[in-house]
Amino acid sequence: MGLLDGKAVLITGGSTGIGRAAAIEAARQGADVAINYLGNDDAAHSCVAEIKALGRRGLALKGDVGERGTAESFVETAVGALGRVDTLVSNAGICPFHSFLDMPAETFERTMRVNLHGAYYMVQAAANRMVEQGQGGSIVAVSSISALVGGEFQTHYTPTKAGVHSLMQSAAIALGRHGIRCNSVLPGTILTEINREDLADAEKRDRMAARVPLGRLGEPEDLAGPIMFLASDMARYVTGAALLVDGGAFVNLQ
Ligand SMILES: NC(=O)C1=CN([C@@H]2O[C@H](COP(=O)(O)OP(=O)(O)OC[C@H]3O[C@@H](n4cnc5c(N)ncnc54)[C@H](O)[C@@H]3O)[C@@H](O)[C@H]2O)C=CC1
Ligand SMILES: C[C@H](O)[C@@H]1OC(=O)[C@H](O)[C@@H]1O
Repeated sequence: MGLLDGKAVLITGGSTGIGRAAAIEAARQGADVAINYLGNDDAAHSCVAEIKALGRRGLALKGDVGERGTAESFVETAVGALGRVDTLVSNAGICPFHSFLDMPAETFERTMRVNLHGAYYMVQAAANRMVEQGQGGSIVAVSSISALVGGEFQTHYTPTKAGVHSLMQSAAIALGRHGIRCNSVLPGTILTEINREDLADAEKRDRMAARVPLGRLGEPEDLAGPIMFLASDMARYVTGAALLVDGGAFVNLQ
C-alpha cells in the first residue's frame, strides 16, 4: 500500500531534479502524475516512461510557468486526463546567479515571474479545482533554505523563495476551510541542473559541503520523502508548515 494510492498529483518543473524525483516517488507511492515542464522534451518523456513503468498513468505538458495562462491550462488539461487533482507540487524554478549592483532588470523580473508569480498562479488554479471537487487536497511548494538566509549572487532569487514560503502560510489560512493543506519544503544545497555551473567550482562545492553536518550535499531523491509526507494523509494535521531539508546546514553556525 502506497502513501498516495489512487491520488492524482500535479508537479511543475517535473522533468528534472527535485521535481522529477518527486514525480517518480509519487508514482511509486501509488499516484497518477502529470508534470509540467519547459525545455528538454526527452527528459520529460523519459520521466513519463518511468511513471508508466511503475504502473501509473503519467503525462507531460509543456508550458512556461512564467506566462500567466500556463497555470490554468496545465491544471485543466491534467485534470482532464487524470480525472482530478489531489496534490500540487509547485516546484519549477530558476536561479541565474548574478552579482547585485549590475543585475539586469530582465534577469530579476524573469526570476520573479517564474519562481513567485508562477507559483502563485499555479497554486491558485489547483486550489480552485480542489475547492470544486470538495474533497480537500494538499499543496507542497518547493521554497528553499534561501527563504531564511542570503546569497551574494542570489539577490533576485532569495526574495522569491521567501515569497513562496510566505505564500504557503497565507494560502494555508485561505484554504484551510476547504480542507486544503499548504506547506513548503526548504531544500539546502541539492546537486541538480540549477547549480551545475555554480558548483563546478570545486572550492565552492567543498565549502558548501563542509557546512553540512550530515557530511554531503543533497541529491534530488533526498526531497522525495519529505514531499510525499507533506502530500499524504500522514501529514493530515500539518498546514502552514515549512520543512527544512538541508542536512542540518541552516543550524550550523559554529
Ligand atoms: N538545487 C538546489 O540546491 C535547490 C533548489 N531549490 C528549488 O528547487 C526547485 C527545483 O530545482 P532543481 O531541481 O534544483 O533544479 P532543476 O533545474 O533540475 O529543476 C528546475 C525545473 O524547473 C523547470 N523550469 C524552469 N523554468 C521553468 C518555467 N518557466 N516553466 C516551467 N518549468 C520551468 C526546469 O525546466 C527544471 O525542470 C526550484 O524551485 C529551486 O529553486 C531550492 C533549494 C535548493
Ligand atoms: C541554486 C542554489 O545552488 C541553491 O538554491 C537554493 O535555493 C539553495 O539555497 C542553493 O543556494
